Amino acid sequence: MYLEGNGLGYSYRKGSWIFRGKELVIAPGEVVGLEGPSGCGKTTLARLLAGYDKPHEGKVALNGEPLPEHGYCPVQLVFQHPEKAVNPRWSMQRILQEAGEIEPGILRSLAIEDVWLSRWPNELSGGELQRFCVARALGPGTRFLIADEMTTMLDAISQAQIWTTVIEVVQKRNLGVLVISHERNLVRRLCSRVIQWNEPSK
Ligand SMILES: Nc1ncnc2c1ncn2[C@@H]1O[C@H](COP(=O)(O)OP(=O)(O)OP(=O)(O)O)[C@@H](O)[C@H]1O
Repeated sequence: MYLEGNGLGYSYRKGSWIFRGKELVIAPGEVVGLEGPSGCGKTTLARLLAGYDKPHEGKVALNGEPLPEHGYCPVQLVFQHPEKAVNPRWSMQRILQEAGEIEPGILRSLAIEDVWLSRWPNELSGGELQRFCVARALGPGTRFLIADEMTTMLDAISQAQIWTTVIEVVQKRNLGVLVISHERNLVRRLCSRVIQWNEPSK
């Protein structure tokens, strides 16, 4: 099952493309980096690949088919700000359940404490909340993970703990990953291949 972007183009304003003609293929089990200057459209691409938005040109395909319109998306996106990714009126338990049954080993490996499950999002630190977002993105139906500055706001220990967990799951379940980050060392360490978006292709 491959994740592909073919001829992708997106514009927020008519007549002004953020990018056009972008091609990308991620294979199962592949960890690919994406680097580029601020504003070149990395987050926009992440949103297209995970089905949050539709491209204005080209298409996103999973195994040659469009992403499912309803239900759990096999392409999961985790971005930098976990507080924007959760329903503030849901308990953490309910937020996790959105992804189905998360393997208990994943919760343990992410050091998610049982007592946190009954809390509300505003009763957790940003780092604690991000661990839940990562766990939720690793639900049983996930085939690809798009990590958009996923650990940028975290301390080095949390960052290492999260990536160790993610890479273990990725290897065990043969998931594909796109790592979007300005942290060059992190990208070099994790990824077998790095895509450079040096110039916005407008
Ligand atoms: N909702 C929006 N409405 C209008 N313009 C937007 C919107 N979101 C992003 N943009 C613009 O689109 C361009 C690409 O933004 P995007 O967030 O995809 O870039 P990025 O490469 O991820 O940047 P960074 O590395 O700073 O996170 C930027 O010029 C940004 O100002």
